[in-house]
Amino acid sequence: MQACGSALNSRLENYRNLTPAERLAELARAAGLDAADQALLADPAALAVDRANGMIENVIGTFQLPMGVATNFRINGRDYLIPMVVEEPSVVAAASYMARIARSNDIGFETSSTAPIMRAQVQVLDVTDPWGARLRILAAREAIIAAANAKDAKLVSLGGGCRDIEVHVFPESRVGPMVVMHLLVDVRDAMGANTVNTMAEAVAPLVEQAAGGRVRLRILSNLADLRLARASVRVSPAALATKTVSGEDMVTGIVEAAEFAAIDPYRAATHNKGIMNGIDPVVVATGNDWRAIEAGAHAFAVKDGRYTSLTTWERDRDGNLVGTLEMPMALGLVGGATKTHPLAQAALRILKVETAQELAEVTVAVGLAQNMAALRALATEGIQRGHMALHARNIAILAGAEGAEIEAVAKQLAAAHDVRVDRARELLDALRRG
Ligand SMILES: CC(C)(COP(=O)([O-])OP(=O)([O-])OC[C@H]1O[C@@H](n2cnc3c(N)ncnc32)[C@H](O)[C@@H]1OP(=O)([O-])[O-])[C@@H](O)C(=O)NCCC(=O)NCCSC(=O)C[C@@](C)(O)CC(=O)[O-]
Ligand SMILES: NC(=O)C1=CN([C@@H]2O[C@H](COP(=O)(O)OP(=O)(O)OC[C@H]3O[C@@H](n4cnc5c(N)ncnc54)[C@H](OP(=O)(O)O)[C@@H]3O)[C@@H](O)[C@H]2O)C=CC1
Repeated sequence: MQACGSALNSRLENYRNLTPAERLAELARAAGLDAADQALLADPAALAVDRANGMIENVIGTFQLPMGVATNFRINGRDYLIPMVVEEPSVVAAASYMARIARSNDIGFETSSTAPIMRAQVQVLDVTDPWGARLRILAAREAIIAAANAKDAKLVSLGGGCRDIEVHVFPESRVGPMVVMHLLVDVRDAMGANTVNTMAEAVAPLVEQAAGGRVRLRILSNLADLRLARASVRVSPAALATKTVSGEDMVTGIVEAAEFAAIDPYRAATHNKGIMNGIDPVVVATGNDWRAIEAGAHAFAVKDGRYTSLTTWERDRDGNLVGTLEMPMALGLVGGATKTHPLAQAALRILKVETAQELAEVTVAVGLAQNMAALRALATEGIQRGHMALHARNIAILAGAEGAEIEAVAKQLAAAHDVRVDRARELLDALRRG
């Protein structure tokens, strides 16, 4: 991804202390949003029931989630403001904090990606000579590619389309030998599921004929291992130091914490959940399919048959902390709900990404930032101080606090490191008694 000389400055100081309306005005100023977008983002019924009724089945209404903006992000030298839709406290704060640290190296996060190649699978059964079938399917490669591309002239005109095929052989299974043909399709700016499913269904008769078998399934694979996005970050110990922990100790702590996830699947699951804390909110905000992203991420996290960490954290020769994340990222700018949900469109206007690949790269950078935040906290003071201080507002709401009471009760809960509903009730009673 090329850095471009955008004037946007994502370092919005004091942003957290504003009201939601003030934050929206500041966002609009920083991102150059027009009045219509501001009105849309402020509208509690931005997704009208009529529109929702066209999106899924048996609609009875809409369900809202908080939308926040992560500040401070600099990726490949360009600033981004990141819309995040998530129910969990401390996620947006943590991403913003690590982005603040990462930008200290001027370039921020560095990203790259492969072409947006999706796989679709065609399952062939009743094949007596699976290895022979493989070669017969490969011999029909050109005809299969042409038949796939005939299904999406628009995609081909945009520079995408079916590029190649692969044939995987399973000589034994409980239903006999199985041959699976993969279509490898460049889906450009689409997530691509519908696109490649249409192609897979169209080429099935050709595959059946070539293989001399019977086709059963024709569906994409969510293990999008040819559609990878990558992010890395390099930060100095000085940028990581706090009042109580030296930068060197912080680097050691993060590297040791990461190694735990690299070798132990029980830890890797939680570690990767922390990465998805950053990724899913961007996927949801842009109207993309978060189940597809989750499925791809966790399948890709299995290496040599063992579930492991998606990130690496190391110390370079100069003592800097170096983090990397590489994972499938099948995101679209067209298709699915990205075009039908008005807030997904507004989110894309905030992000100012021009291609699905750019969106994928930004999203993995947020995942890497989120993982860094969790490891930084876990390796030092523990997760509870920062997380529970922000969760305290939820607890105050559960205890019945309203309006300004929420912040007042939450502050007292966090200051006492005692974030419980019964304590919140006591504090609320005391507050109301004056
Ligand atoms: C929560 C913090 C950031 C506090 O950290 P802190 O040291 O109290 O923060 P601070 O007050 O010094 O502020 C530093 C920066 O953080 C941001 N920030 C700070 N507070 C806010 C706020 N209220 N609203 C918005 N932004 C906030 C903000 O960018 C601010 O800089 P500024 O821009 O203001 O100059 C830190 O403790 C942290 O990063 N903790 C990790 C939190 C986390 O990972 N949460 C995810 C949920 S836990 C989980 O589900 C995953 C896990 C942990 O299990 C994964 C795993 O095990 O690997
Ligand atoms: N396992 C899974 O993950 C599955 C997911 N899904 C769902 O599929 C949806 C995503 O499918 P997707 O194929 O992206 O959606 P769409 O079919 O809605 O959009 C893709 C189509 O958009 C058109 N298009 C216009 N501009 C572009 C461009 N710049 N780049 C690429 N295509 C362009 C193309 O052709 P044209 O204009 O000719 O249509 C293309 O075929 C999501 O809702 C997902 O939830 C569905 C099944 C399974």
